Amino acid sequence: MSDTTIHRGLAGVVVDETSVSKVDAETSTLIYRGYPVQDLAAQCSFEEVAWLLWHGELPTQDELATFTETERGLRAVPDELVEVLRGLPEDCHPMDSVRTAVSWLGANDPRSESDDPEDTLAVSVSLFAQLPTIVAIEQRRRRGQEPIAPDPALGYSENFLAMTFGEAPDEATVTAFETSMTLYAEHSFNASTFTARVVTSTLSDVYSAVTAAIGALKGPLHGGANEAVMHMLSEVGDADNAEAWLDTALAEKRKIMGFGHRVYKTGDSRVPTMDAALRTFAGDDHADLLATYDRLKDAMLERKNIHPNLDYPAGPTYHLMGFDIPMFTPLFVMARITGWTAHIREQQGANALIRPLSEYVGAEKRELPQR
Ligand SMILES: CC(=O)SCCNC(=O)CCNC(=O)[C@H](O)C(C)(C)COP(=O)(O)OP(=O)(O)OC[C@H]1O[C@@H](n2cnc3c(N)ncnc32)[C@H](O)[C@@H]1OP(=O)(O)O
Ligand SMILES: O=C([O-])CC(=O)C(=O)O
Repeated sequence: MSDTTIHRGLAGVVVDETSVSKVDAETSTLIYRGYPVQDLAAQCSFEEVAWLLWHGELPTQDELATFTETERGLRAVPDELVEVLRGLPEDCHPMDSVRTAVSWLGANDPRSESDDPEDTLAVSVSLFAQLPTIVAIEQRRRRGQEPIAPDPALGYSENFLAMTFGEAPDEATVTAFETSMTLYAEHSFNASTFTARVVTSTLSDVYSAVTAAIGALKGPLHGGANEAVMHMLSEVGDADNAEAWLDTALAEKRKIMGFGHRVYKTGDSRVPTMDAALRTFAGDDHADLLATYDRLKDAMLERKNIHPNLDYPAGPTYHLMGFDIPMFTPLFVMARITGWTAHIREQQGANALIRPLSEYVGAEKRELPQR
């Protein structure tokens, strides 16, 4: 019997330094490059947040103007990619489509072979600009609708929502959507970001790292939870069912989606801001959904003392905006591309191959049977 300490799931293990963001479990706070995420959500556009994550400082007016122009010019995706997406099975998960699209873009981008940090940044900006187009195409494909070309006259969120739903979004939708993008943008060494850093640590390319990160985000213990929350709220139905539904689910040892967190144990720093955005966006029109949402949250706190995470308010917000449930995690991808690529750049700048050890518990060394 070995006395090696096993850190299953790397729980509690500090594997590297980062200056991108700090998740503070003690105070339930989150800062991006020093700025509280709530302040960024209230005062900055998502384009500014993306710049901040990549560069470490907020953009000047001139930098923002140049960046905005660049981003607007990069939104279109090649017709060949649209054909690739059209050729995918109608019922495949949109995360599979987004993962395939990023991989296809990598195969077609000569910058994949470059180790120049400027090329990494340029690829990051391209992916930031193209992912909304890909996600909008995918949402429309699911509904049998043709793609809508990006509009360079519109800002990031307005353009995305117009490409998805075919009409100019109202201000309330844009505000709530931008809030979700900023809150989802970055969260230190979460599973998908760590995946991106592992791939980068082998000196592989940005597209490979992002493709792998999308795979990690898809799972319901991570980004896939925002979809699972909405399925769960539909399953619960009426608010009066919440307690009984929860008791049965807990008795069956089910994980309650949108609750709990590996780092935060007394509440996710981002929930109050997203919860407020949900309530403002819902207004008085969706009292039934909010009642179920509140009753389940209260019951979970009472029964298990487990708090909701960001996916809990984000799921119903995306539902009320009109997205199909399987599109929720691709929306998370659009936001987290900023954090992933900031970490990929940081890993490239101070690389060490990520390769932990394991404790062997298999059969002792033995002879092959006689043949
Ligand atoms: C943006 C994001 O990725 S945020 C996370 C999104 N994921 C989810 O919402 C999925 C549901 N939540 C979970 O599965 C977990 O809370 C995780 C995976 C997020 C964190 O898991 P861990 O840090 O490994 O916590 P762990 O699973 O050890 O939980 C500790 C205890 O709380 C319980 N617990 C934690 N979360 C939940 C939950 N959502 N439902 C029911 N029980 C839970 C565990 O069963 C465990 O109980 P036990 O000690 O009796 O076995
Ligand atoms: O930090 C985590 O483990 C998961 C999470 O909340 C995120 O990635 O936003």
